[in-house]
Amino acid sequence: MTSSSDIAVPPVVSVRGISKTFRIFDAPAHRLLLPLLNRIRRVFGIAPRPVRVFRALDNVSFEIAPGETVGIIGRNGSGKSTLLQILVGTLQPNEGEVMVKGRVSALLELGAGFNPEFSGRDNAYLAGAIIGLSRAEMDSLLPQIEKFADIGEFIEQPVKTYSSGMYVRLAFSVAIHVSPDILVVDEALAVGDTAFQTKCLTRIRRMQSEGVSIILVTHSTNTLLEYCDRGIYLRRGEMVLDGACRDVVKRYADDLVDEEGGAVIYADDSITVAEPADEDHPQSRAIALNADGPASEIVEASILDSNGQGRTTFSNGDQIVVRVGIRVHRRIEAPCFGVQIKSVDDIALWAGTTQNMSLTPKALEPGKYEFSWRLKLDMTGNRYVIALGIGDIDSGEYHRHSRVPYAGHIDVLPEPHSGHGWLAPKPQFSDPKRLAR
Ligand SMILES: Nc1ncnc2c1ncn2[C@@H]1O[C@H](COP(=O)(O)OP(=O)(O)OP(=O)(O)O)[C@@H](O)[C@H]1O
Repeated sequence: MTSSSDIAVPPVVSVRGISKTFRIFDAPAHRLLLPLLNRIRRVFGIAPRPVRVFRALDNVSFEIAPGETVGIIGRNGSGKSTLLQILVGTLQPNEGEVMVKGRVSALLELGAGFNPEFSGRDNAYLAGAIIGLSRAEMDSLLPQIEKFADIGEFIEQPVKTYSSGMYVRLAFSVAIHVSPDILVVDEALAVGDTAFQTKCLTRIRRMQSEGVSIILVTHSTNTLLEYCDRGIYLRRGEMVLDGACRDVVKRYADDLVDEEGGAVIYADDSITVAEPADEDHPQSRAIALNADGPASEIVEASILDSNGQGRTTFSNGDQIVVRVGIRVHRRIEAPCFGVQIKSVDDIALWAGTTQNMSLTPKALEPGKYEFSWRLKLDMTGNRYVIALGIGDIDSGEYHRHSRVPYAGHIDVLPEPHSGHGWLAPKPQFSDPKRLAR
């Protein structure tokens, strides 16, 4: 584990050895009843029923320097929101110390912060008051807040009538306009539409240049790489790594693929994934059949190079072959096959189906089949996940039979000077020409 103890200037955030536990009850009523029941048990000399405790954060320590942007990444339930709530003071840790210096404004998950009965405008005033701004200061900020949020007349309506996107627009707008020293942004941004997300990220850039310290929770490795000076990776409440974004992303991606590539992982309705089917081809996976399964199923997938060799590492421009085994249980008149390339954090980067490629695969009788997709890589150095699907077309509509969200992954080697992100558009630049006027 690396640490940030080499920060020379005094930190604006210092977290030392914090842990947070939650008591877990089988039903909400037990929260009230269990203490009562245990008191009665004690009266009768019966040992009290133990309360189960869940450790959401375990001995987490880090510091954030003024002007630094730190990204916190981790899978669902890894403790990111709990950590943010401790930083903004809405939760207290059971152990450890937290020091936060300066004005903190936070855009936490939906539901936190605003009073649902108050109008958007009143909530903005309330948020201003909480952070220490006077009514007069808020009066002068409100036009900018309303303009950035761009929710029109809804600003007069109770926020309980807002869509989640409108809520986030207002919450973000308030958070950035109250001149924070530290801006805390939970992944709530993901709720907004793309145009609004872009606007927020542009604003975050501006705040970075103004020296605001920013803590950004994200599932997107790309956001981490692009916007953060440092990354913190949480896994099941523990801090796995605090260090350079590249290292954090690599570690997170490795774990994600290890965990996803394990025995049974898919939330998908009908599919379970077994151990690799072919020892020589670690990418090859056998997919267990469901007893009352659909008309067809993907039962095996492997990723090969253009010579038919199982491989995981490729260079940009290479061709990959995704070999797919399917089992057809009932005749399919008009089968449709799909393939998708995703980032490791499950963002769909490209998807193609035989239908949208205007291909018409022939009808399939029950039996076992094998086919392949051949794809030319045109992307930056990164890890990518391949997903597969099969279904049929009936009256122009696609009906899914089965889907494999993780059929394997590939690593595309980074190329020098290729920029970062996912696309590799081979940009060319022409020097600025001075204009006459
Ligand atoms: N009030 C609570 N009572 C019991 N358990 C809780 C409570 N709040 C959080 N947890 C548990 O603590 C763990 C961490 O939750 P947290 O919301 O911090 O995770 P997260 O990393 O933000 O997840 P996500 O990416 O899904 O938002 C989860 O297992 C969650 O169920």
